[in-house]
Amino acid sequence: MNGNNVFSDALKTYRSVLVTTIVFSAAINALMFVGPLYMLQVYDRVLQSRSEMTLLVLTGIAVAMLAVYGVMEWLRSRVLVRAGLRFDNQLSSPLFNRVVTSTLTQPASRSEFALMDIDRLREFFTGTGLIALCDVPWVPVFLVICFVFHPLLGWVATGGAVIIFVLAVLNEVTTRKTLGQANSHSQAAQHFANTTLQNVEVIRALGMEQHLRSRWATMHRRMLEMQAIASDRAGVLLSMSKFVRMGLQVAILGTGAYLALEGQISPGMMIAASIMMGRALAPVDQVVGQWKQVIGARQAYARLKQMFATVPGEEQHTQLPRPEGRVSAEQLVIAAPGSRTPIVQGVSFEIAAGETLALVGPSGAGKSSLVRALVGVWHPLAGTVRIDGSEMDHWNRDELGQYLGYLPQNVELFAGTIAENIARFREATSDQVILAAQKAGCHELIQSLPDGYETQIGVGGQQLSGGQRQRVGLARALFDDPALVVLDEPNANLDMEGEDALVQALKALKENGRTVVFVSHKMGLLALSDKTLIMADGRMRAFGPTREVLQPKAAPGGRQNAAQIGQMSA
Ligand SMILES: Nc1ncnc2c1ncn2[C@@H]1O[C@H](COP(=O)(O)OP(=O)(O)OP(=O)(O)O)[C@@H](O)[C@H]1O
Repeated sequence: MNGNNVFSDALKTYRSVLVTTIVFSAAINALMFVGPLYMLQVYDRVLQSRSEMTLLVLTGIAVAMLAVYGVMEWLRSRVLVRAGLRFDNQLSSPLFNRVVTSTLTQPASRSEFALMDIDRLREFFTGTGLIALCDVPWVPVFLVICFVFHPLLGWVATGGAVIIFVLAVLNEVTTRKTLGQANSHSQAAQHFANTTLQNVEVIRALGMEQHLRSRWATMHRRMLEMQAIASDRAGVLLSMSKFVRMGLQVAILGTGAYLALEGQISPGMMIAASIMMGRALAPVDQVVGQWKQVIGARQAYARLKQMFATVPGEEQHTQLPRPEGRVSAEQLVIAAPGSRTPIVQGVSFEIAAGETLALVGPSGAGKSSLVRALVGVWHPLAGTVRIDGSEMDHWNRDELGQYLGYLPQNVELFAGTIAENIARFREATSDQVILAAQKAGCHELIQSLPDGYETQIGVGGQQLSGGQRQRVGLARALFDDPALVVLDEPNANLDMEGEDALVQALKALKENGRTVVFVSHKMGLLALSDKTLIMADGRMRAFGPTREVLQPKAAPGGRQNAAQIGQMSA
């Protein structure tokens, strides 16, 4: 679905809620007349007539109406909270999908903050910010009542409201830009800290802390400077508005008393006018107080709108059957996300279902980049990758993921148990998880850990050794019997036992007719491949049956190929 539609649909659902809120706000504001009317009656009627019965009746009516007022307030906030949750429900999954896409395609975009934006917008919708805005249209009504009591009272109240409003606008104008900059510096500092802290061991071992800290501190300081400037300006205006607010109370009571002395209004009107002005100023005051939230919500709205407009959502294609595992690449040109400079160029090959392809070549040749394009995490600049003849883009990502096994060079396990990691965080039975571990030859290894399959790993969990991670990563790749398995240097950290397990796993995959693509220089693994593709300087140097490509005598250029692969180990 079009991204903009998802966002505007969610806003549309909210619009009906907004109408309900406005209606509720109208009723609530109408009920706010209860207080001043009661005062008016008590001062001008009860005290004059000295009738206790009248007082009782008036009090009874006022209490009943105030109870209705309380229920209305409660209902309004309930409606808003429910609507906020619905809004969140509607947007959070499509947004998460876009954040993943955006992080993949524009790694520098810091799009993870969009997830917070949705919270900010929801908080505005469900909090006092929106309610204050809905109360604003009632300000003139309260002011008109003040005019009805006496024009002078009306002018005092209107003057106060205007001054407070002007102060609020000044506050917005003088702090908007600075607060925006502060926010941007804050995000940059947080992003820097998050990414830096992932490598704490290197930081400590290489004594990099001081330099990284000062880099972070510079970003943090910039944010603080901006915030301080904004807070200074806002502080002056806020104190001025508090002074004006309190001064107005004195002014309206003073004016009321003067008019009462002159006999132009009753004492009840004096008190009622003071309450009316309080009601008129309350929403203005609240909007001033909530201004930061209002601005935050507006910025969050703009960022989310931009995100939904520019980052495409996952298109749903016709469901394709489980692939057999045929893989082909045609004239692939691959660049890193966000870059137009090709890392890999002119790669074309095809492997049949059940074949094993070895990718070899010196460091930086582009093997991992090619692998990323083969599993669809990098979108090629030109050319196509096909699985069973269907272009990568024609598969639904989550569906294709079920048929793929991928072990990246940096294994990338997630916070959770070993079992959850192997099962890719899907619902799975213990048997399925154990079967994958057995296929990867790491069942015994996992059982020897303190909590076995329930061992917590990843962020905050037990840290596994490089070899253990790689073997658990292999089990994850083999989970649920994928049709195509892509392994990027699967033996990089393995000991003899781990390598044996890997060889056994590859043999079993071959026997079961699964397609395998792996990157490795180890002769032991290369011997298992049917075909070999040699890469150098981002280009395909040779492709064909392994024996022909790697055999110096069998293939013209074979000796040269062996040299291009670089140092091979037994
Ligand atoms: N995320 C990235 N952003 C920008 N450039 C990248 C990225 N990843 C890799 N490259 C560049 O692409 C080129 C090929 O890298 P790649 O990792 O594909 O090579 P490789 O053959 O797998 O190397 P190795 O055997 O050392 O893993 C390198 O020059 C590298 O700098």
